[in-house]
Amino acid sequence: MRIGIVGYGNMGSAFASALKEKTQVVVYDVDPAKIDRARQDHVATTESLEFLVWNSDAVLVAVKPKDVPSLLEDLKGLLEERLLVSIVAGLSIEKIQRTLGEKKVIRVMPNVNVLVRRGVMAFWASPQVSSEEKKAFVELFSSCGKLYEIKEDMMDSFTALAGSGPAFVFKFLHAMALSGVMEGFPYSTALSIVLDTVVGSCELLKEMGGVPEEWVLRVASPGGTTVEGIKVLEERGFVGTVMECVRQTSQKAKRLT
Ligand SMILES: NC(=O)C1=CN([C@@H]2O[C@H](COP(=O)(O)OP(=O)(O)OC[C@H]3O[C@@H](n4cnc5c(N)ncnc54)[C@H](O)[C@@H]3O)[C@@H](O)[C@H]2O)C=CC1
Ligand SMILES: O=C(O)[C@@H]1CCC=N1
Repeated sequence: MRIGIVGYGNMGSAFASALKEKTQVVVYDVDPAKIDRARQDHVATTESLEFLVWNSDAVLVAVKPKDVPSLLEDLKGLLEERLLVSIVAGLSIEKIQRTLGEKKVIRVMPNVNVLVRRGVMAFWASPQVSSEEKKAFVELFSSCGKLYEIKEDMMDSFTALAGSGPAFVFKFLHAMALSGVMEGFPYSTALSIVLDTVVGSCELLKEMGGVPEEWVLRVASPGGTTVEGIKVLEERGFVGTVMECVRQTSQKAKRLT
């Protein structure tokens, strides 16, 4: 499955870097600076959308939601039997097909961790996509990380949890690292301590199983240090704040396009 990527920004470049190890990839971007960057990254480029489509089996749309309507108009008539893979947040298959007609579309919600082949992605395919095409898509995109097949009506929720999720994790990491600075560590040391602690905690949970709250109790010794910190998180509504953060993010996805 040869891939043509439209948009060489954060996500287009992440997919290009992962997919070019597995298949032929060509990218197109309206911004000449992005084309230059792709060339520096040793990614094949084109300055023609037509050329990109004609030399691809699947076209990956990686532009911002605001740029989608005009791009879909440009793709109309070019796509023929090719697959359109959209990673655009909030953009339903129905909306895409309203412009393109009943084309083969796979809607994907990835996250930025694709950059290190540890992406978390959900997908949903339109009925026009054959099982062979779906299989080929899954095989290829699995090289970018983990794929979940979910119903399209859960896509906005997945966007909030996994698509935007890394930003929330980065905010938490920053907060922890700053706390380390307050305690007297240089920022880089504090961040390194926090990263190792977070990665180790995730690995522990994955390997040993159970739910996070069980492990909170294993860390918090009776009358010890941890429970003092937990009390502050509870008093300040940490859990509720995170839940509201994900809820509002998910709702925004519904209003995006
Ligand atoms: N950034 C993220 O972590 C995630 C982004 N997404 C989705 O991915 C899409 C892209 O996001 P980013 O990569 O962050 O955006 P970005 O702004 O970094 O990149 C978009 C690129 O598209 C180019 N572009 C705009 N119109 C074009 C056109 N007509 N033809 C060719 N290129 C065009 C721009 O020049 C730019 O380089 C968005 O729709 C977003 O919802 C999904 C999951 C995660
Ligand atoms: O912030 C956004 O709209 C995109 C979608 C998920 C992550 N970034």
